[in-house]
Amino acid sequence: MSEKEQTEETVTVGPTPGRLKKTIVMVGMMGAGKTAVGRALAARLDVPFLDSDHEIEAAANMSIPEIFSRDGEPFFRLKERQVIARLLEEERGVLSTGGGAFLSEENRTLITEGGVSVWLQADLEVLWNRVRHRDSRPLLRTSDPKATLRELYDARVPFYEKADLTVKSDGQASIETMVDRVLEALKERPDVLEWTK
Ligand SMILES: Nc1ncnc2c1ncn2[C@@H]1O[C@H](COP(=O)(O)OP(=O)(O)O)[C@@H](O)[C@H]1O
Ligand SMILES: O=C(O)C1=C[C@@H](OP(=O)(O)O)[C@@H](O)[C@H](O)C1
Ligand SMILES: [Mg+2]
Repeated sequence: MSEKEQTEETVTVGPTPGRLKKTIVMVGMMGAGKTAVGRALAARLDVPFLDSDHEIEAAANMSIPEIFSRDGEPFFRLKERQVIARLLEEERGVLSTGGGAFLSEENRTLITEGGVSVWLQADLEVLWNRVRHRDSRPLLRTSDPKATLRELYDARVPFYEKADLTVKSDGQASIETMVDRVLEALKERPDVLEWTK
């Protein structure tokens, strides 16, 4: 058998992701990897990447901490809702939300109607290790940010559990491995993503 024939016989080419039919919406805690994994997933699928926080920052020409301190969290949540509604309507792709977005029933309804929600589930220690060195999350600007993260985690998990799909993010899985896991989970949803043999 020639080398070429051998290669063709031994390499199994599995199904590959094809056309995206609904926007994939990443939800979960700060540090879960919604932005990083969402961006890598969009690149893998060759579809637009959208991040609600980035859109809000660009529109306001201010950072998230600046918006929180100047206009307050309720204003940020209003902008977040408007941006999510607009992005879901305008374009199909991967949409990474901020950690608080999926708590709002209105947002959950918009997301469920316009896309598929994917909860990136990570343990508190993993989340903490990813956010502890960053000062970009105003909700963690407290005297005990780890305790605050734990409180947010406990209060929010019941909402994230409402997501359509759950993908576990442990401390070992790289961003590309997380993309593989999300794609694996999406095999259950041919209404979202078509696959080609
Ligand atoms: N699976 C992963 N492996 C390694 N680093 C990760 C992983 N997921 C996220 N990170 C890193 O953790 C930090 C927080 O991730 P980010 O995507 O901003 O989270 P989120 O948008 O959910 O708050 C970033 O520095 C990111 O590169
Ligand atoms: O958890 C939250 O309420 C928030 C998470 C942040 O986004 P990431 O989850 O992408 O860090 C950002 O939207 C804002 O700081 C509020
Ligand atoms: Mg993010």
